[in-house]
This record gives sequence, C-alpha cells and structure tokens, in this order.
Amino acid sequence: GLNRETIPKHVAVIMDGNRRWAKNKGLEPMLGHEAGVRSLVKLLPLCRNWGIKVLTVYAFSTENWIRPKVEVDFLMNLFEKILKEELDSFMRQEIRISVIGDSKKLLRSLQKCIAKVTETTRRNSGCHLIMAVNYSGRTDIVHACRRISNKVKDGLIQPEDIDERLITNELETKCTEFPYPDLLIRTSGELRLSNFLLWQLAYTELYFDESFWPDFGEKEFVQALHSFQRRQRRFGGQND
Ligand SMILES: CC(C)CCOP(=O)(O)OP(=O)(O)O
Ligand SMILES: [Mg+2]
Repeated sequence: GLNRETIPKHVAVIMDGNRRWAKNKGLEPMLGHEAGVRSLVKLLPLCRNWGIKVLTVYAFSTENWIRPKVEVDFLMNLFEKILKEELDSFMRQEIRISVIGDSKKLLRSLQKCIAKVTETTRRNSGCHLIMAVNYSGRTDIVHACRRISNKVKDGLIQPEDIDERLITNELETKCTEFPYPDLLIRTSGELRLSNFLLWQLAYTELYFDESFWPDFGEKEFVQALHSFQRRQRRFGGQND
C-alpha cells in the first residue's frame, strides 16, 4: 500500500492523449476531451484521501490555440460546463480551485465562471486544484521578472533582495503553500515538459505513463505514487 508519510504534497499532471484515446475507440476527438475531464474529476477524491494537498494540471497550453476552432471552442465550453456542474461537489469535498494562465483570451463567460468558482472555493482546505489554462511556463517567468523590475524601479526592493524565494512568490503558482511539485506525471508516452511549470519543476520527480489520459485511473495513479515513493530524492545532494 501507499506510505502516507511520503505521499507527494504537490502533484503536477500533463494530461495528454485524449484525441488518440478517442481515435483508438473510433470516437470523435471531443469525446476524448470529455472523457479526459471526467478522468480528472474522478481523481480529486483520491487526492484528498491520500493527503495530496495540491494538484496542478495542464488543461490547455498556449500552443493548443492552433487547433481547429471547433475543438478549442469545445474545450472552453467543456471547462465552463464542468466547473458549473461540479462546484457543489467541490464545496462538499473542500476542494479549492484556482486557474493560472492568460485568461484574457478566454470566452467572457468562462472568465466569469472562473472568477466565481475561484472566489467560492477560496477558503476550502481539502485539496487545491490548480488548472493551467492558456498557461506558458516561460511567460509566467517573464511576467514575474517584469513585476520584480517594477518593484526595484519604484524603490520597493533592491536588486540584491532578489532571491529564489522572491521569484517563486512572483509566479502564478504563488497561490499555494507547496509551490514546488514533488511529482510530475505525463501520460500518453510523450517525454517533454511542453512549456508547463518550468521554474517550479527544478527538483521534481518525473513520471511518464504510456496510457492515454482518459485511461489514467486509480490503478495508474497508485503506480505513479509507488514509483515516487521508491525514489531516493537527493535534491542535488550526496553523489547526485
Ligand atoms: C488540451 C489537452 C488537455 C488535451 C490532451 O490530449 P490531446 O488533445 O493532446 O490528445 P493527443 O495527444 O492524443 O492528440
Ligand atoms: Mg497531445
């Protein structure tokens, strides 16, 4: 079984393989996205039971905009539908929802929905789900640099005050007490970070699963957690 003491506090997930999953079943790509979101919702109670405090998921990247408009619109409407449908369940499970990424490009109705869900769940202390929507790890760092530079220009801080903690607190994931993911899971066999969290993943254990995201359920999640618990994390220490 899983050892509760070494459960990762912050897990990041790149949910990949929705369309291949659908294709394998002779289904429309959209049904793959639908199944993918259901898969995510089903994992939340498990995170809560295991004591995972933060789950950051890559729900839509800046590169995903080049997809057919019908698919992008479907995904945007799907996010809004799920947030509305699951809000009561999130409240019952004490799940906090935050969204990171550039929300200005999102549909107005989705922006309003995100603001409402973020505010409604803000004080929940069960598990914190951070959805990266139109997120770019590099843009996150660029924006943090701009904010820090303005603070120096305004005389609020000196250049020598800039350290790792200060930068971490300027990133969009500042909203969590566990800013660095302990474990990153990417499904569908792809072996890359795709401009997800970059600064935050410096010492994160990476776990890759061949299964397509909609097939990533409790069994696969437990396997990933077991793999994590078997690893000896050195953080650059003894004979790295
Ligand atoms: C938007 C994102 C969560 C979708 C992940 O699945 P995908 O559409 O990249 O699916 P494929 O990698 O199979 O094309
Ligand atoms: Mg993909």
